[in-house]
Amino acid sequence: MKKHDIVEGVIDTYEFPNKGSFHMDDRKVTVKGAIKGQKVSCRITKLKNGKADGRLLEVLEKSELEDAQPVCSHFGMCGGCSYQTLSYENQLKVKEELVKGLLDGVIDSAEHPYEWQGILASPVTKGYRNKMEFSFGDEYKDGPLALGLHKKNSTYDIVQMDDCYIVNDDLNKIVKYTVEFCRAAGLPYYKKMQHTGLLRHLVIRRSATNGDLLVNLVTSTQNLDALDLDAFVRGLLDLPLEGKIAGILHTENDSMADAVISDRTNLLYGTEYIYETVLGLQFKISPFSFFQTNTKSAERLYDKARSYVGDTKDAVIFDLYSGTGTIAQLLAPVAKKVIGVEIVEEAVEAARVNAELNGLDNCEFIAGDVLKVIDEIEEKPDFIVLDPPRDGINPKALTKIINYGVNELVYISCKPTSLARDLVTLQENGYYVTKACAVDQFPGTVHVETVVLLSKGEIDSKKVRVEFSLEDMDMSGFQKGATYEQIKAYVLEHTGLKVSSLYISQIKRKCGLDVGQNYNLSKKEDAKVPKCPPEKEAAIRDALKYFQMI
Ligand SMILES: C[S@@+](CC[C@H](N)C(=O)[O-])C[C@H]1O[C@@H](n2cnc3c(N)ncnc32)[C@H](O)[C@@H]1O
Repeated sequence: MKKHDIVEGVIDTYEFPNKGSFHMDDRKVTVKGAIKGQKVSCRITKLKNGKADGRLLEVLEKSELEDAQPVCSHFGMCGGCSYQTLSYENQLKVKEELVKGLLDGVIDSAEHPYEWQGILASPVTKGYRNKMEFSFGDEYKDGPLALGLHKKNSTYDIVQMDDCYIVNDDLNKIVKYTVEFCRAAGLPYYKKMQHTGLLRHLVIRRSATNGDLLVNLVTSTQNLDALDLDAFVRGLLDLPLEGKIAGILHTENDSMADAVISDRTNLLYGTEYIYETVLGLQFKISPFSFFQTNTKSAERLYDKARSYVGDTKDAVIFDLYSGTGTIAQLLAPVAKKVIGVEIVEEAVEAARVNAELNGLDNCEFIAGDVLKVIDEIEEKPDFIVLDPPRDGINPKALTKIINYGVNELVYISCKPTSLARDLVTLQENGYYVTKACAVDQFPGTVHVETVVLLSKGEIDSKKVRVEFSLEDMDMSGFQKGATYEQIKAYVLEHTGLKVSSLYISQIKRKCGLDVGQNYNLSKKEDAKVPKCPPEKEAAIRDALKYFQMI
């Protein structure tokens, strides 16, 4: 097998979020976007140590999981909803299998059996997103101007979104109007490599509660005078929409990063927020605050989390990574006090307003990084809810969270691989999973949420099995940096490679880190010690960097 070869195979293994693989010539060929059971052809883009990456060219034979017709005209082109050829039932089946498989990979269920509670379906599968960020770009290499989502496997080309299936039709109409307005005015899009041009993103939020819309046009400030914002607003307000436009904003963003960032945001019309009702409570949502994107399914997620929290009448609860304070406020009526910590100031402001709106006087919201704020809060929690961003919890913050020593924790995660990594640390520190379930917030796509209840419980001394001898152990893992299990989980998550403790200790030693004296040394003088291959060495070094050990 050589680079650029076109090869075929049947996908037999599947990794979260959307990679399938097959074996050929003793190599594992990984293909992004391939579904288990599909026969695919792909072009080899990378070859490395017994592995290969392939770029999906064609699905030659469908998987038996693919029992549905795509519902969106952009399917195949758009990088968004790759599960559209699966019936919703099969989507749930695949997601449940993936999440359960990942959890079972890190939970010692023989020692600590846990209750797997299956997957909760989304009550809505069409038009469910309450927020979408559309990008401006070229539809093809030389235009025309397009506004939509990135084409599959493309960083630059945009699929013109006229009928995205997972947003309400009002959003499609606003997108169509905006691109026509910008084309007619001859406005250039912002080229992220050259840092020239004007149009960057269009962010639309829509309340699932009352259909109100918040439209935010994001541009650079280059030749801004060419953009007639008054005319843009007038045209928007004339659109025949089902819902009402509550606010129109213009955000100026000259940053190099390809993300929706605000240097300055001007309100052009109406208000700068919309409202959602979740499980009977009202939430004011501002343009840059995090809010779960599928409101109806979020109710199921929060309800499940609330049931895991259980009886908290006299408890102080910490809601870490609290966004606009939804979880904190849903728990406040059954707690003594709830403290939310969130890094986005605007979201914290909104959380405070929301608590007042909901008549809750036992909620406190603190703006800042969990890692730092934890050192400053005087109160101690009786219970902690964690809902971190996709990459999970910073290892140092996790150590501080563990040091609180609460008996129970609920961990909500939108990326099961980072959850699995953090579970390793939690388990090493005496927590074990008692209940878990998946919640589908994103029908049609590969994404899925997971809710886990962890308990410290009383350690039953009879259950502690000592299966190692100290001579074989590197004790440095307990004193500084990540443990071997954390490094293994990190490497597995980021590269798919399994690395042994032996290899980790070899690389730690190479990096000048302390490893136990006897570790790796065979008792037989002539014994051959396997040497860590370069690919695994690179992966271990990355992990050591991530855990700030080198
Ligand atoms: C998955 S969201 C959860 C929000 C909230 N629990 C909810 O359900 O709406 C994660 C939140 O963590 C915040 N965040 C990210 N890094 C953070 C950090 N280091 N410290 C505090 N908050 C952080 C993000 O801004 C985001 O609001």
